[in-house]
Amino acid sequence: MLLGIHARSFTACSRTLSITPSFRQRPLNLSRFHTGPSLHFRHSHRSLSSQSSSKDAASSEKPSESTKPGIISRFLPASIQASPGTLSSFRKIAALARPEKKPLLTAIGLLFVSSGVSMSIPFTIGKLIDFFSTTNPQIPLGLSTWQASGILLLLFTGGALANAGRSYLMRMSGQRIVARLRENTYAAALKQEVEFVERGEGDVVSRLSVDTSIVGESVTQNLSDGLRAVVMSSVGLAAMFYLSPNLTMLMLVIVPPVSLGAVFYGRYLRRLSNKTQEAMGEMTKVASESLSGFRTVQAYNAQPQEEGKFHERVQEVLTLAKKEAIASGIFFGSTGWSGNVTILGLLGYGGTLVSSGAITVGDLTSLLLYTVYVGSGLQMLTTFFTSIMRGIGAGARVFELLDRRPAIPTDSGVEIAPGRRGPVKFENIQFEYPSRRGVEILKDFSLEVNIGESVALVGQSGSGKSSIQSLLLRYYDPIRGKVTFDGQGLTASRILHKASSLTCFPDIREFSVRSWRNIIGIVPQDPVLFTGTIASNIAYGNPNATREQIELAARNANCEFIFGMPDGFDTKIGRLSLSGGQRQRLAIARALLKKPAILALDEATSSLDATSEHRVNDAIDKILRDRQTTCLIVAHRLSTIARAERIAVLEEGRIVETGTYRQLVNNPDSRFCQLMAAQLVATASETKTSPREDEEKPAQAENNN
Ligand SMILES: Nc1ncnc2c1ncn2[C@@H]1O[C@H](COP(=O)(O)OP(=O)(O)OP(=O)(O)O)[C@@H](O)[C@H]1O
Repeated sequence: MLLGIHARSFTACSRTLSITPSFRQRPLNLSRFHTGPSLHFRHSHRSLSSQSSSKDAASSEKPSESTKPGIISRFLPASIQASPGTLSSFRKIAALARPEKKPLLTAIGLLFVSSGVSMSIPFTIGKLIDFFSTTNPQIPLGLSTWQASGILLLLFTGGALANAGRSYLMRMSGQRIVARLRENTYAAALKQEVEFVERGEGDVVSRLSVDTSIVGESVTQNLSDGLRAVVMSSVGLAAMFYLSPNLTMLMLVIVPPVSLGAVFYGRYLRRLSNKTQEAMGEMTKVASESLSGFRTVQAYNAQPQEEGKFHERVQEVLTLAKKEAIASGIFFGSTGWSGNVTILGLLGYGGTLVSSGAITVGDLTSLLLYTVYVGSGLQMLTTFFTSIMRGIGAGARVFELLDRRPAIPTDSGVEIAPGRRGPVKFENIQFEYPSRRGVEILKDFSLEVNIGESVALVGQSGSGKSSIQSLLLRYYDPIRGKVTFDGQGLTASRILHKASSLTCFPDIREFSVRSWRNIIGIVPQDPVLFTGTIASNIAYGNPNATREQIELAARNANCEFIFGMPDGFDTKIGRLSLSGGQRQRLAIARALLKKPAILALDEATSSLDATSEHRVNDAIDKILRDRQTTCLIVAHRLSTIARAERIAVLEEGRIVETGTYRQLVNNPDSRFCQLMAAQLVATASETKTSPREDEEKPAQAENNN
């Protein structure tokens, strides 16, 4: 009776206080997951420039000897040439290889052995040709044919074993470096503030997957290839000079212009391949967006539309790939042609030298083979430099994340012992989201919630209710004002206020975020489940909880549905395998298991069926009646609002009214009544639903109070 007409109308309108879950749980940005190698130049530029510390900036003013553009920078895009960040990234990559010093040095030793053996092959072939083409063949050291063959076989077997050992050691070192780097990068990503990860600024997934393997490859595989290329080119050239200085000089006249052409072609190809990678990134973005919203795509039969969008992107990739194919055709055709011309030139001139008796046929053959070795060695060197640069670019992105100091560090600050209780106070808070500077979400917001008290925050959608909970959890910090917590004899308050006689409470920024969040339980609007069992989901963040504790929490949260499942608490669930109401109750159990001092509950806006809603409300009711937990509830349903001890009405980021449910409801001019009435009008125009059984609930709630 007390509620009179309001109770009926409010209950009806409570069902429609629907709130858009705007930015709450954003999916990770996977669009750049498939960024290929070349793309990293683009990223590296961004990250290197943003990474430039003051130290780097200082050094960039005065270029040192080591930062002058050298051979390496010739292969770099102009945008990152001679960047001090490149050097620091290079140093960090080198430091990564330090723990692998022993296997890497062994691998390098084995590389020299195997390269030495393979470099002796042209020489051996030449000698064999001469051996078989002369009438009186002589084997050095007076060895028999069998002995010489045996030694050669042993040599080649040794070379092959060394090569196998090198390959294994390099690969494993690379994998260990990548594994370490991935774990450290992931740990660094998890320490970042919510904004950084949710906005996809960190592009964490692509750094973890693609960039780390590029870095690992560049310190192992590329290093190995590069060393082999150096050995092949230098030993090959020395052997050529030894065999015939004249012919070698001729080759040196032809090869440099060809190499220059190759460098230009290579650069053009790389630019094209950058664009292709960008187009591929866009293509992946389209696909991942529609796949992550797959239910909506299906519900709206939007498959043809999505196919069309994807087709456009695929065509862009195809057009670029065509240009790349033409360019690489010309590139490989012309380098092949010049290679053949070089060989022909060498053969022509070499043939005259053979006929004049200046060199033997075997020597000419060896020389031609060494030319091929030197050519491919030089080509490998070009690839080596580009790969190293790619590794440095990827490294810069990984190190940027590794070295990033989170805006809200989780580990520093005063520890709060578990179980501490105390009032929470929001004092003159002004708040803007970092991504929307200039848009004030909370303006001079003040609210105190006492120990064991429950306060329901009500207000129109977008009025800032959830933002208040985000501040409580320190997902963000306010621009002005503070959130305080009096943890009854907290070390912090003693340390902080020993010097002054002020009795102000400690700012939650003084506490270690980890320990602060430890005393808070959250029940979000749309709770997230993780792949695993029901028990592991309830015990999320609480791995030491016993089965009894888990079951008790589930019972207190009215999760009786678990007991009806075939495997009970061991039932395997995925992200979406429970209903909305079940997920909310599971989230309540998860929060209760923590025995939180503060409970932040964001009520589901989506309508639950009457039974589910009743079970959820009943679970909430138990917590509120217990009066052990300080509750800050973002409430939409009147049945929940009525259960809270105090109601705070929020308008445009400010509290415009507070009071008990009775006080507010008994004053027809209250903002609360206006808000509820407005919601009722909206409900009436949107839905023409008949009164439901749950309209009786506020009255029940009143009785409970
Ligand atoms: N991560 C974010 N980045 C930028 N703006 C945000 C973010 N989250 C929320 N906002 C904006 O802040 C304002 C307040 O949002 P908030 O979610 O706190 O409102 P609310 O009262 O909880 O709304 P609802 O009842 O619909 O959940 C809205 O204008 C919203 O667009």
